[in-house]
Amino acid sequence: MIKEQEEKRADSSETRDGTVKLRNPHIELFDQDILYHIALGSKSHDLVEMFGDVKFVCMGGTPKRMETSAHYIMEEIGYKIPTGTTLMDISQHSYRYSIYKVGPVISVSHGIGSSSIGVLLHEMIKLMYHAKAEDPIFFRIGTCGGLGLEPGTVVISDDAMNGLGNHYYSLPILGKVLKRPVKLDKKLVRELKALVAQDDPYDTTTGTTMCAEDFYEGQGRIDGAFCDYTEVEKQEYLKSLVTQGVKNIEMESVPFSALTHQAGIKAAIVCVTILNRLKGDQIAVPKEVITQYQQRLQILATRYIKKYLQTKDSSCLLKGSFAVESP
Ligand SMILES: O=P(O)(O)O[C@@H]1C[C@H](O)[C@@H](CO)O1
Ligand SMILES: O=c1cc[nH]c(=O)[nH]1
Repeated sequence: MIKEQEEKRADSSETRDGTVKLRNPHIELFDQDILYHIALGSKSHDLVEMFGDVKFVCMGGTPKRMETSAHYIMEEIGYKIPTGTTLMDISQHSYRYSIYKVGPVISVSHGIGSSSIGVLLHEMIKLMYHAKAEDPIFFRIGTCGGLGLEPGTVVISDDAMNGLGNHYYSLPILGKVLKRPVKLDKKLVRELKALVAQDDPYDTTTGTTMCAEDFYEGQGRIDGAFCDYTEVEKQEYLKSLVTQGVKNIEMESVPFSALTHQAGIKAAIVCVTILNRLKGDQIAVPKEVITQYQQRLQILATRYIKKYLQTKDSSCLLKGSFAVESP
């Protein structure tokens, strides 16, 4: 089944002209496609005008991280918004996800877990399709638990697997389980790794990321409301993950890498470890430290974005953002 899907995907990729192709024949037949959870629509908004210039979609769990990230990118790429205005959350009326846009970069929050990021991915992929954006690259920048890594280490995922060790995203559809293969762009992983600076005061590594369906029992924690295993069993499990090449555990890598691959979109996952799971479960690190750790993700993603923009005619790329008057 996975092989069949791969062949189908490869066939439709052959006709690619850079714009995102939807593998859904129904959408074209709709009068308007309502992107409900991001409060946008293909008729109610001029999506080509608003998002046609997008080259990067950066996703991360929280609205605050993605707002901060948008400001950081704005500063770094030298993007200007009119004095007295501030970046606006484009999907504020959805009360679900937050979207910021700075020139060719979208910064969007995805919430926690597979179903939350899954819904957003459907709508972001459709947004890129309606906008006729060319070759957009998706990044997930997130936090994670590390396995044997110093907290604050940056992990670039070169593979992802679920809690059963499967390298596919399974979803019950019409009463049957559909499995979509996980695939991350190896070249993009190498390019990101090449952007690590000698003097970065923290380590950056690559490896497999385990995607759990839950933060507590699903990640083998003993600090949830329930726990039916011992600390020894937990340690055995975590060590078995290490032997499989797993460097970190989070909650979105499998749907993210499977659905972007299914859409023919180049994508990468960069996460920062906020604790070493071999040493404990509780997140005791202060919020300010976590904020500093998260900056490491913005730094790496922005290095890539800047490098990309330098190789293109950035004057035509630095077209639009959405800003409102500062309060
Ligand atoms: O991007 P974030 O920091 O939200 O990623 C991880 C995985 C879950 O979404 C969440 C659990 O605390 O953090
Ligand atoms: O341990 C952790 C830390 C952050 N996010 C996770 O999903 N797990």
